[in-house]
Amino acid sequence: GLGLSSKKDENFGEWYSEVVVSGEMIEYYDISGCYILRPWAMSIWEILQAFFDAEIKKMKIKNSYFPLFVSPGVLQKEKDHIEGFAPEVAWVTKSGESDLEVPIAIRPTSETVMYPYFSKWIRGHRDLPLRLNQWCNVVRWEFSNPTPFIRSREFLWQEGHTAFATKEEADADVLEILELYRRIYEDFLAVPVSKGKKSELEKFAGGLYTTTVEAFIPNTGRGIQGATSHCLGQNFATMFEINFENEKGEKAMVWQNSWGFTTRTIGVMIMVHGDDKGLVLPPKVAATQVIVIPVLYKDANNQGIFDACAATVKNLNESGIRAEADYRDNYSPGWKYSHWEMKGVPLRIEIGPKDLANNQVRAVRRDNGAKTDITVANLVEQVNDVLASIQQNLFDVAKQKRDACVQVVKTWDEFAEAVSQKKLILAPWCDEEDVEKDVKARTKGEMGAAKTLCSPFDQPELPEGTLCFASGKPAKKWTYWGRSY
Ligand SMILES: O=C1CCCN[C@@H]1CCCn1cnc2cc(F)c(Cl)cc2c1=O
Ligand SMILES: [Mg+2]
Repeated sequence: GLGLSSKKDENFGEWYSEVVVSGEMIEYYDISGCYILRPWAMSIWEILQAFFDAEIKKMKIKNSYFPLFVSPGVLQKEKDHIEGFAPEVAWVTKSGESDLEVPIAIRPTSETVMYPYFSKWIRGHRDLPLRLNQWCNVVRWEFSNPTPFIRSREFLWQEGHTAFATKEEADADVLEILELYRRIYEDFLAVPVSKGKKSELEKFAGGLYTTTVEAFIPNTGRGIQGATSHCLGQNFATMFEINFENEKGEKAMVWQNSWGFTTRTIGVMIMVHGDDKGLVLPPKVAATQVIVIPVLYKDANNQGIFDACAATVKNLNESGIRAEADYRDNYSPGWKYSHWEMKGVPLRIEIGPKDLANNQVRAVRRDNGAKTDITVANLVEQVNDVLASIQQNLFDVAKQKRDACVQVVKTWDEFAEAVSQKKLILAPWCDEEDVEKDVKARTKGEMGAAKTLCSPFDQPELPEGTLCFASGKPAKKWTYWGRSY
């Protein structure tokens, strides 16, 4: 098909909506905020799922499946848990022609679904730790602008729910999972993220503290929450009476965590790496890492070229590289080049008469367009090297772009200037909630309210006497601020 009609740096929103469809990841659906995930997207989810599932199995976390439906009683168990969320709960009110006696909610998250049973299953300390995960969909009937992968009314995720005898175990579990989320973004999706803690205002209100991996979209100058790992403390244990008899025979409440990542990961990857020719997929998450294109000539040895293509695909697949050939005879090589560039396949291999004669193939990188001739004898080794180089290069370029957006500020004026320039702002803050609310209020306006994104675990040095950029009070920590999704 034809190329994209919008340019990423000129009209990002249009570019994104177009590239997810032209790259055959998304099909728009007739219900607003809902999208069809086509195989080209689903294959990425499956790769991330396989990695994460294997890792949590190493941690002895077990998969389970809880019902989609939530009875109103448990969902509304505790007001401040669902405070503010109520408008986005979807309800089933009918079956067939008849109204349900009592409307049933569709899970927006499963704490209230699971925890009555945690209470039933956890009796003594030998029942701990209890660590369950589920891979499922959730529904949140949000009204802010729906965006494929980034904000949809239904999305796929995993949600982990763990219970421990001590806070120390819960604290460790929170960070162990957060590290897996960092690996998903940095090692698989080649997207740099900042690990940190959410502020009291931005955290999950039902929990004790929230840790997060924060990404940043340079084109829009907006931060985005990549995944979250919450320590729930004993809040839900209190609500749902989840207690156990400890080793001293005393009744004690469990310490809990809940953590999740979603199909939003795919949207972040697209936004960070995509370009005006289409998607750019990091090899680690590409269902097809190498596409082999036969370049035929009217009077050439075309059978020889087809055989070379087949041998190349076979050779690569046998060494664990995901390779396909595009033999369609109703499309020209040029059309195929554009098509597979649009789909973001990391490496293209062209085989024409000259390549055949020289017993080599022509490799073309999707990330930087570099072309290299590879001798057939070194094919597997060199393709592996190029794929690794593409993976690393995508991360390095994304990190350099993200770091270029970071602006360290010390005063309100510097902060306001940085917000208007859509920067990722690192500022010393007194960590007071009223000040955070005040900053949000003062920055409301055409440039979009700035909020805290996270306080990075990796804190720069905070010299004695440094003052908060907003309140002038003694600063307690460096915090990332910015506009966000
Ligand atoms: O973020 C995660 C990771 C995976 C498990 N859950 C937690 C907390 C989810 C917060 N949250 C987020 N959104 C919600 C929307 C709702 F409609 C209701 Cl009723 C509740 C919530 C809500 O509790
Ligand atoms: Mg929400």
